[in-house]
Amino acid sequence: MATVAPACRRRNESFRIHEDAPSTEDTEMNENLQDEEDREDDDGEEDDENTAEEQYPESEYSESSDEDVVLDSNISHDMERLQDSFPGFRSKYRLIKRIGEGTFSTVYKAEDLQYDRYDNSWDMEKENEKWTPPPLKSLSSQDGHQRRRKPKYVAIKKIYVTSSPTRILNELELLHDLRDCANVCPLITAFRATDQVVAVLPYFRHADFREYFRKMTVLDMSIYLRSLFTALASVHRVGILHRDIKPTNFLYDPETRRGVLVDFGLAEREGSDCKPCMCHDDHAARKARLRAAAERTTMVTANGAIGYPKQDTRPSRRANRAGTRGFRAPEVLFKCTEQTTKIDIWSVGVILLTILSRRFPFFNSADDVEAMIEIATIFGREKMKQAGRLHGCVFETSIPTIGSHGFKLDKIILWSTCRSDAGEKLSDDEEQAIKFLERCLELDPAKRISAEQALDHEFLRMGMDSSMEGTGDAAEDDEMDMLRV
Ligand SMILES: Nc1ncnc2c1ncn2[C@@H]1O[C@H](COP(=O)(O)OP(=O)(O)OP(=O)(O)O)[C@@H](O)[C@H]1O
Repeated sequence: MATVAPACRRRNESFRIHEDAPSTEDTEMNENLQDEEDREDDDGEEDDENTAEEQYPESEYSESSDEDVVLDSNISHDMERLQDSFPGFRSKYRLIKRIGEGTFSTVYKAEDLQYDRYDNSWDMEKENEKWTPPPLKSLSSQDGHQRRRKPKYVAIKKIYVTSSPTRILNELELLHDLRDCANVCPLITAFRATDQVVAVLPYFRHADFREYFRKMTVLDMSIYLRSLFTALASVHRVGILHRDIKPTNFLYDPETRRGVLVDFGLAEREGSDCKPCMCHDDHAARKARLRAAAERTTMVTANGAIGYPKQDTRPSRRANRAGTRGFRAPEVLFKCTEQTTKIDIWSVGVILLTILSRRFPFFNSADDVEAMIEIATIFGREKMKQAGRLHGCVFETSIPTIGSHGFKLDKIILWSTCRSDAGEKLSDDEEQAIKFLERCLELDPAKRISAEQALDHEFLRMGMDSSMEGTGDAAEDDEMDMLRV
């Protein structure tokens, strides 16, 4: 068993679109025409996007007493195999149950049997104490035996062998770099035996998002988001994009009001695998480039309608689209080649929209074009066109339900919570939450709020005192083508 240097991986969906201004046909085609390199990035996965049901299977992650665990025979078989793959595994860990099954890994809860032999600076013990079950019949010191300490739990993430070694190493290296970041689940250690890699993380008790999000008050939302933004601020400070922010990757315990960010499988360093995109140009330079591109490619028919070349010979553009459906920022959908940490902020915005609207999943698109339709329905054609132009894309649509100005977020929240017919109004707190939401769901990444700024926003300050009360020491942690859709 080899120990891998402590402390990401997978769904790196790169695909191509044409420089400056690709067409709808291209967009659809490009999904299928991934080149060899793209396929390698995808780790051989056919489609690493999850549908809502796949992402959030029935309450699998809800807590139950470990003593009550009845294991499915397939699960126990997998657990046996895992223990057999690593020499000495059984003396180090006692596998208890499966706690999560993702696209790229299976996660088990285990007892750390050799806890006392190692440096445990990762331990969130103070918080964990109250979550651990009563100690097993321990022998008192009077009996001449050492008092048995409470069991220490870890989460063992078995990374599927289909993940490329580069990706696995990336996840582990990033986790190692992030080991001291507040609200980020640290890596304890990792092991490799032949092609099998497991990462060992502190076990963090959490509830299923679907069980609590509808019950959250605005104050609860503020505390939840403060915890998530604390994690993001520290991740972004070191120039890392998480790329897969969604409820299942932020393990939150509503009781202690603490959360940790997990799954850096898609994370990357800002600026790696980047090509300049015109969204980073100044306004005048961008305008000039867009005009030149339009002259080269736009075709106007006799009746004045805009068209696109059938035989488009322009080279394709490749951009990283890794992430989960419904949570992807507009610049990811527009295949911006210079994405920044702001993509994570958009995803947090989608989480907040979900909580405020009491609808999960809020966005339910089958693919990126549908995702654009959903966003365009809310923000309207005009803003969406502007957003596309930022990245050199022309957004055109004739879908009648996409109005030119879209809808205000407060109206959407009232509709989705069935309050508009009764003429009910939003509370002051909700209005404050919506103002913050508008800052997260800003279509232009340069104008979108950063994690650091978010922590200073009055909405996130709302819950600060109560959040600190509930967390004890944790409080000290502080903190174009033609696109026709
Ligand atoms: N440290 C932990 N403590 C407790 N549970 C955990 C921990 N890490 C992961 N889990 C559980 O395992 C699930 C899957 O973990 P993770 O997201 O890291 O794997 P994944 O294969 O990348 O999943 P996905 O494809 O859904 O993103 C999590 O949603 C969570 O329920």
